[in-house]
Amino acid sequence: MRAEVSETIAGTDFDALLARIADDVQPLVSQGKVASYIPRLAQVPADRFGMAVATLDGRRFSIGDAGTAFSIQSISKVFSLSMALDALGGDLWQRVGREPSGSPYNSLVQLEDERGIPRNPFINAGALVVADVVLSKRRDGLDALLAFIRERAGNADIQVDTDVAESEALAGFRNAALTNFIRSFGNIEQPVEAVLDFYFRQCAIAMSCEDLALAFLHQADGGRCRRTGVQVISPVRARRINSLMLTCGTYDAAGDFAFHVGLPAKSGVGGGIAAVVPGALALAVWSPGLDERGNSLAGTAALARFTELTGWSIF
Ligand SMILES: NC(=O)CC[C@H](N)C(=O)O
Repeated sequence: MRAEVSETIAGTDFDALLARIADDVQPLVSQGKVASYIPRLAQVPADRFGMAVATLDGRRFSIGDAGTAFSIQSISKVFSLSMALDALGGDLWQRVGREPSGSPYNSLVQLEDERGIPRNPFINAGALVVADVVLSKRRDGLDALLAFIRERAGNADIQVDTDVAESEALAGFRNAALTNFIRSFGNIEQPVEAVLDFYFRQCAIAMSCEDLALAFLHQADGGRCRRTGVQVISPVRARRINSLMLTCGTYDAAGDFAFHVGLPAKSGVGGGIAAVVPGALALAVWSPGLDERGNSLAGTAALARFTELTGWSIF
């Protein structure tokens, strides 16, 4: 981060900034569509909005429903990717690509031509391969993932919402199809049921914006967690994960998101988005109403407003 930006961050009135953003996007809250293909998610009230910021110099700010836990869904794919890279290192890239797909997150079409190698780790197909890698390395994969997340967020109470996991399992025909299809190419090693169970549970982890901002803070600081003093992942790996978030983190809207927001970010169909201003801070926003590509409508607008008002996009 450039020196003048660090100075501006030190002098920013974040409470006023968040209040202004919340005010500006209020007309959009409730306008999106809450995800209903996972029936349990459809019960979440559409009128929620929360946003939280955690700065590298140890300050925290939040507004609205920032303390309410919600289903992180695809945001979990960043955490599982960190674990899979730990397990396999660069060999992971033999099994999953690094290109944006330009297709919806749950699409099957590219997999046939591309011989079961998903385009990137953040579409469902890629996250299912990542889940397989984690499970191949450790039987207690889900406990290890939860421990990783709890440690990063400094919150031992973070749990899987089992109602959401079961609801997705009952309706998870597409993910089951994806896993079977990839397995037919030999790119899934574990039993399909075990991979799906891991994947549905990781997506059903419940966290608040405040938890997520803290859990992403090492991504803003070259892989180092200032709160605990731990080097969570190497600086190179943190940079590469940020690059994947930028190019693939918001599904087939990643180009548009880079255009309007300009930050590495990962969204989920629970309506959350976690984002990183490298060298400065991490932030998270939640509003359950989604746009047609599955990103939070008010959440995306809030992040766009954030970079517009502060100038802290990476571009
Ligand atoms: N984009 C998402 O957040 C999708 C995650 C969801 N669990 C699914 O597999 O469909």
